[in-house]
Amino acid sequence: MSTIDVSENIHRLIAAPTGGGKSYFVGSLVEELYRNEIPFIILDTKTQNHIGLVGLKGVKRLQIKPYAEYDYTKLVKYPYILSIPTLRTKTTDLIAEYSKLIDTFYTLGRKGVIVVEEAHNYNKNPYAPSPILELVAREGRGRGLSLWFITQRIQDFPKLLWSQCYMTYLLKFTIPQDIRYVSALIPDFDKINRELRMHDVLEYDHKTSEYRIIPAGEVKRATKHYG
Ligand SMILES: Nc1ncnc2c1ncn2[C@@H]1O[C@H](COP(=O)(O)OP(=O)(O)OP(=O)(O)O)[C@@H](O)[C@H]1O
Repeated sequence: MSTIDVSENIHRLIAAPTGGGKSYFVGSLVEELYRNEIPFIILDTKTQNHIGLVGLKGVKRLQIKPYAEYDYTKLVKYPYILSIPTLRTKTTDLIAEYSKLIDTFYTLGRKGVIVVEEAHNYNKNPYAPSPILELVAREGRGRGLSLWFITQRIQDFPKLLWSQCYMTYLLKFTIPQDIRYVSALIPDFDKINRELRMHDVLEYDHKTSEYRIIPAGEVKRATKHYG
C-alpha cells in the first residue's frame, strides 16, 4: 500500500476490535517498511499473527522461550525481525522480555520501528504507562526510533502514550463505550465510524486534525496473512 508514508519517523496507534483487521493492515504497513528498507522489529504476542512476513527475504524469526536468558544486544544487527512467543510463554513473561528488548534497542541507538502488539498489556493500568514505553515515546523519535502501538482494547491504552502519536489508524468499532471514548479525542468519530465499512481504515492526523478513509480494497498484502 503506497498511500501511507511509513518513512515518517513518528509514533502511531493502530486500534480495532478483535477480528477488525488490525494484523492484516499492520502486515501491509510492515511490507511497506520493508520496501523502503526501514528496519523493524515486530513484538508479536501470538505465534501465527504475522508469520507470513517471514516469507520476505532477510526477515529473522525469533522465538521467545520461557525462562531462557537472552542477550538482545546481538539482535541489533538484524534489520528485520519478527519476534513470537512459544505456545507455553505466559503473557506476563513475554511482556517482561519484550520490555527488556525495547530498552536494549533504545539504549544501543537502534533506528527504525518497533511494532508493539497488544500494547495495552505493557501498562499497569491506563493511567500508569509502562516506564520503557513512556521513555521511548518521549525520547525515541529524536534517536530515530518510533513505536507503532497496536491494541484491541482502546480504553485500556494509556492516553499519555496516545498523546505522543501523530497518526492514529482505526478500523470499524462496534462497542458504543469504545466509540464514545474515541470521540473524546477524535471529533466526529461517531459519525466517521458509521461511514466505515468492514476493514476500511480511518487515518487521523493529530497535527492537522485531518482524516481520510482508506477503503479495505486498497489495503494490499504481498505476503500471506494467517491471522
Ligand atoms: N483489507 C482487507 N481485505 C481483505 N480481507 C481482510 C482485510 N482486512 C482484514 N481482512 C480479513 O479479516 C479477517 C480478520 O482480520 P485480522 O486477522 O487482521 O483481524 P485482527 O483485528 O488482527 O484480529 P485479532 O484481534 O483477532 O488478531 C482475516 O481473515 C483477514 O484476512
